[in-house]
Amino acid sequence: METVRAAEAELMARLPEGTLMQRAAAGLAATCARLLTGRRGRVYGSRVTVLAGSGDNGGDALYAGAALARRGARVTAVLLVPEKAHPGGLAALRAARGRVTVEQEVGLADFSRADLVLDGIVGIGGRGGLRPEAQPYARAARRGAVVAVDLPSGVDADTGEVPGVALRADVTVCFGTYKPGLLIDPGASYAGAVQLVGIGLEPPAAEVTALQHADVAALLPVPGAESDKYRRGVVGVAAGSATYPGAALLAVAGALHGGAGAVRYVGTAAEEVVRRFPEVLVTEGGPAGAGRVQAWVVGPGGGEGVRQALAEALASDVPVLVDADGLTELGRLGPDALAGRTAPTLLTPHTGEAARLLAGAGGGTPPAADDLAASRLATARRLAADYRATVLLKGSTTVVADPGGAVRVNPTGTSWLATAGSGDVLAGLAGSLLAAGLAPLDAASAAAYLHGLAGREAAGEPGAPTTALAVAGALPAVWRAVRTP
Ligand SMILES: NC(=O)C1=CN([C@@H]2O[C@H](COP(=O)(O)OP(=O)(O)OC[C@H]3O[C@@H](n4cnc5c(N)ncnc54)[C@H](OP(=O)(O)O)[C@@H]3O)[C@@H](O)[C@H]2O)[C@@H](O)CC1
Ligand SMILES: [K+]
Repeated sequence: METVRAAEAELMARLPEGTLMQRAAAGLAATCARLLTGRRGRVYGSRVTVLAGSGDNGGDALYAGAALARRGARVTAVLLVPEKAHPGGLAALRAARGRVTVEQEVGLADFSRADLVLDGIVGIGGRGGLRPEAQPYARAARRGAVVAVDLPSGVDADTGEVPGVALRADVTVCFGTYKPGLLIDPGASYAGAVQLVGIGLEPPAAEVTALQHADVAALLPVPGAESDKYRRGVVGVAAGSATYPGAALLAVAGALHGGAGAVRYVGTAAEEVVRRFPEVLVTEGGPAGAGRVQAWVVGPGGGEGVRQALAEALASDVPVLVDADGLTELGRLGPDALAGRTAPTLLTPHTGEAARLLAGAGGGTPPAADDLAASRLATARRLAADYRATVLLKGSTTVVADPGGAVRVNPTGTSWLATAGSGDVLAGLAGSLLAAGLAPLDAASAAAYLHGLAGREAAGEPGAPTTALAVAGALPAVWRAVRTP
């Protein structure tokens, strides 16, 4: 957010005072008017409550409230810190015949009755969760829609963390740029539908980005006329066991749909794999004795040989993706196990595995997985720095962090993907993209993107429970959809 604040300051210095706030408030009021018209047929006569905190976020909300009052809405502003309410916004609201209250009981009653609430308690200047005077609003019942101004109050703009309670919004109108906190859970789950209002800011180079269809289409490998299967890359999969061949089958299914020219399987589930997928090359023994591959996937379905397979794969000079039981083993070894690597390593933990990796990096007891889920951005960044590896942290928002600092959040997830074996498909898919030559950040974020879309496709609309194999089966369709302009 520092970069956003700096960009705002630079732009404000060139514009007449208040210009950006007027643009922001006008965009906000327009969205509110549309929502009220949709719900009640008109703005006139509707009840609007403005929750105004002590900064410019409250100023935006008060000016937007004034605009709605001029169109006949019955607007009440609740001042949470009366002595610090934005003077210009307050004057505008009063001039438009809006009501103002500093009584919290009156405020809460108004809040519960309103057709629409504007949450201008705090925006990107907020620190450390909602303060006591604002907390009752996060818990109170309401019948109307809540529109968050720039950011749901209580969500950390930089990380999506929610220290304490936050005000859940139906719509968030954000100004100038998407704040990371709107894209990463738990913050993202408080934001509702996010609308961007341009205020003339030149977006700074963002620290956290999300890919869209066109970005992914540009990354996906497309075979040229000259490409034979070896030029397109061979991905090696060391996964599963004779007792548990399922993970091997799912990782191979993901890999077959990931753009590599061929899939080589090593491990004790070889018989099952070939029966199901006759096109797969299989080798006895571990990665060291297998033929040449351009990337290894190690760990899904672990099995007896995971320790040896991981050691052999890490000793190779090609990119290695470590998943599942491979991560547990890596957590035991700690970051030193990657120190001698000459090619990139991609780690794909869920939060439980992330906890074991962090314990391996720092010694001591593993942190609680729930705590890591609440701070996904920080967790992914810390793992990437500790292991000097690219990290894809799976979960309600998948976050990919590069050791160089770049972070991508995946916008395509669906909760239907939380199904057994879905991670095995993702590992195979990402490994296949690595073998096809994508950099680890690109391979991981493109794989998460396609996997999320495939999950949605497999679950259907409205969603229904689906299976990991169906997710793998949906990959060709979403690959085509992404490549369709
Ligand atoms: N800059 C621009 O060009 C534009 C900015 N725009 C808008 O301005 C917003 C940023 O405004 P901002 O910088 O005034 O900060 P803001 O988010 O209102 O809060 C700071 C105040 O809140 C307080 N406070 C802190 N933590 C808190 C907490 N947890 N809970 C409660 N209160 C807390 C803190 O008070 P203090 O700590 O001093 O008591 C401080 O006074 C931005 O999000 C966007 O909406 C748009 O108009 C477009 C142009
Ligand atoms: K807000």
